[in-house]
Amino acid sequence: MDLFGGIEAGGTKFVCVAGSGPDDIRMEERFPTTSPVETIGKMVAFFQHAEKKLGKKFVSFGVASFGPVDLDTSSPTFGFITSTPKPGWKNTDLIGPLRKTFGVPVGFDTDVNGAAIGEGMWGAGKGLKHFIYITIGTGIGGGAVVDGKPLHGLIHPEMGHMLLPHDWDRDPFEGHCPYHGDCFEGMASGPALKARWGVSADGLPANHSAWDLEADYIASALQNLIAVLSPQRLILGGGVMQQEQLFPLIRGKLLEKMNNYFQSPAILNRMAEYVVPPGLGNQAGMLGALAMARNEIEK
Ligand SMILES: Nc1ncnc2c1ncn2[C@@H]1O[C@H](COP(=O)(O)OP(=O)(O)OP(=O)(O)O)[C@@H](O)[C@H]1O
Ligand SMILES: [Zn+2]
Repeated sequence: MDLFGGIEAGGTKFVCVAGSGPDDIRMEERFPTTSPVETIGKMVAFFQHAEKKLGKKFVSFGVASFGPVDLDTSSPTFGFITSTPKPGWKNTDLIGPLRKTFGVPVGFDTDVNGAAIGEGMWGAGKGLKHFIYITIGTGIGGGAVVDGKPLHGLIHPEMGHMLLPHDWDRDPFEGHCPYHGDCFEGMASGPALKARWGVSADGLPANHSAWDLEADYIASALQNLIAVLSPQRLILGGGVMQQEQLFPLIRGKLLEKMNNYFQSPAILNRMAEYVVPPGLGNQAGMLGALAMARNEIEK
């Protein structure tokens, strides 16, 4: 089997993996995201070491990155992280060093599009042409696969920044997004939960009223996504979604909000298969990068 390289480039950590799929991970390394020079240096060094150790050349790479990123293949800054507030990372070329060192194709996309591509190849999106992957963690992001391809649009979707109804009587929290206050991410990300309740999201008990409110915001966001993109499935991952009690709460609220408007058996009769956790669990990100690498040579 050919050797592929995948990079899940996160704002907190980078995960580098060499292999060809979920059943063939030959080497893996993770390190914290520090300065671009140090972090990209470690990434390149890992893959050089992997080629020596495995005695094989990489045929392609896939980079699934935190953003905002430039996905326009005709742009001189394709493959760059662009306007991030993360210190030192503005206008950073992530794919140039891999191209120069290894001389093979390098696929590039957002972290969430990457995870969606991986879920489509091996996980909960397998066999579907239209689906959405959403991560609810430190931030909230979503990747949409439409007609079998990740949706890019003008820049790329930023589903975490959609605006949702805010019942101020029930929830006086003003929101945590520095740009919009009470957008989806501002209300429902891990840091938003911590700011609202004064307790880290992973420390909130399963029966806390926080989760009912959380499910309400997520269900509103999902109804919006269904109304706009008509996905065949919604896959919800990320740290906050480790709270498994959220799934039935979200499904119930979503049905209530939709009020029988969207007439499909997939929604009306099979909700448990419509809103689901990732099939690849917490490996969706790194396997997604590997799936992107495979797509590069299968194009
Ligand atoms: N079991 C849990 N229950 C609830 N919240 C959790 C749980 N585990 C992690 N979190 C919350 O999820 C957030 C971290 O998200 P995640 O684990 O997806 O990492 P991340 O990669 O930093 O996030 P992002 O996907 O935004 O880059 C933190 O705010 C944390 O409090
Ligand atoms: Zn926002």
